[in-house]
Amino acid sequence: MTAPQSRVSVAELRRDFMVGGSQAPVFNPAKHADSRIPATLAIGVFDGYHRGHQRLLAEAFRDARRRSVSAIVVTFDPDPDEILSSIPAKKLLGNDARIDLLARSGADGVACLPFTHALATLDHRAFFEDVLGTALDIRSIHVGADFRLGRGGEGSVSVIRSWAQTVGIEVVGHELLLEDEVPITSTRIRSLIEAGDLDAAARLLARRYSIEGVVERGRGEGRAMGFPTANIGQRAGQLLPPDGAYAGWAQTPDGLVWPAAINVGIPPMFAHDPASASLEATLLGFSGNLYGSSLRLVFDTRLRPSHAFEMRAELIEAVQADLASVRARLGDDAYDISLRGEEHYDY
Ligand SMILES: Cc1cc2nc3c(=O)[nH]c(=O)nc-3n(C[C@H](O)[C@H](O)[C@H](O)COP(=O)(O)O)c2cc1C
Ligand SMILES: Nc1ncnc2c1ncn2[C@@H]1O[C@H](COP(=O)(O)OP(=O)(O)OP(=O)(O)O)[C@@H](O)[C@H]1O
Repeated sequence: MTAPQSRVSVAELRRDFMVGGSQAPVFNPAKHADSRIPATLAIGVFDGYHRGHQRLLAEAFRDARRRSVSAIVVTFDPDPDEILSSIPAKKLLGNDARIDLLARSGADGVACLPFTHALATLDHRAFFEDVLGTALDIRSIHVGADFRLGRGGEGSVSVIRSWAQTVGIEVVGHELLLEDEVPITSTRIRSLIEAGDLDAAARLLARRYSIEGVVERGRGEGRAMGFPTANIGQRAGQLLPPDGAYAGWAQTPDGLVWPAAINVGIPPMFAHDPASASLEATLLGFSGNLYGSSLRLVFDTRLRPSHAFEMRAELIEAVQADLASVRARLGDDAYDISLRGEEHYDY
């Protein structure tokens, strides 16, 4: 028995088949309806944009150059896991940050498909021919060897390849990049961060783990205790390392990067207060108003677990010791990221 054909409206999908992210080279298929763009594709969610992802994209871009066609990253917003799983995983990157990183990866364009139940019902052939194929003249497809696409995950690399051969498209299923003989995957990096192994996570990501959020008002007590804290609003589903005090950096919107003591987890001493934040940082040497600003917190080292102090004086003493550790490890000077020629996310 053949499965019923999807009722998804391809025209509807195509209208939105587009890109997110602030600096994305916008690829809008509607503009190319009459002349399909010759393209090499790399397909996936790419949560984390880890070293395995970076290698896959580099291979796809090389292939695109060799063929003199456009290199298009095909991804989804939201992450399909958000729609298909009853308990979605916490994510390393928000959708916008993920798409923004892909847009700056060196691709000629990011085709960001709105992921819906309708899209999930398509099989691989309908996905390539009726959705992507309306705008792209696909010459080759790059995915990891474990990749699966389409209704019920039926489209493995070999299944996609048998269809592709009939229409002259090359499918490359790359062996997964390994670290310590184990594949680098988003799932593995999530587990490392949840276990507090930030150094191992950084090795697989090729950068330190960081979280961006907008500074919100807290209880306003930190300043009175001698350590003003910027409380960071949380995006739902953001993965946090274990509760505790961390040494790290905070990047302010002006491009300055400040050594910072970061607290993760609702402070046990003030757990009863709904205004308590689960992510906050004291920036060394910073003075000024950060409310409403977007701040990126970069995790370096875990200093200690959170503690339910009985007395405020004990809390103050502990935080002062954390600040001294940060100073000893990272210094107390802010630096200008643009002067170091570093990318926004590289620390
Ligand atoms: C580096 C650092 C470590 C912290 N450690 C603890 C802790 O171990 N236990 C705790 O109850 N609160 C801890 N806090 C949270 C403080 O209780 C909180 O920042 C303070 O009450 C100010 O909160 P407010 O910004 O909402 O006014 C820590 C804060 C920082 C910045
Ligand atoms: N280590 C790797 N080396 C090469 N390609 C990879 C690697 N990990 C993933 N890929 C490929 O990159 C694309 C995007 O990966 P995707 O986000 O779907 O999965 P993932 O990194 O394996 O994460 P998860 O643990 O959530 O499965 C897919 O084509 C996938 O097969």
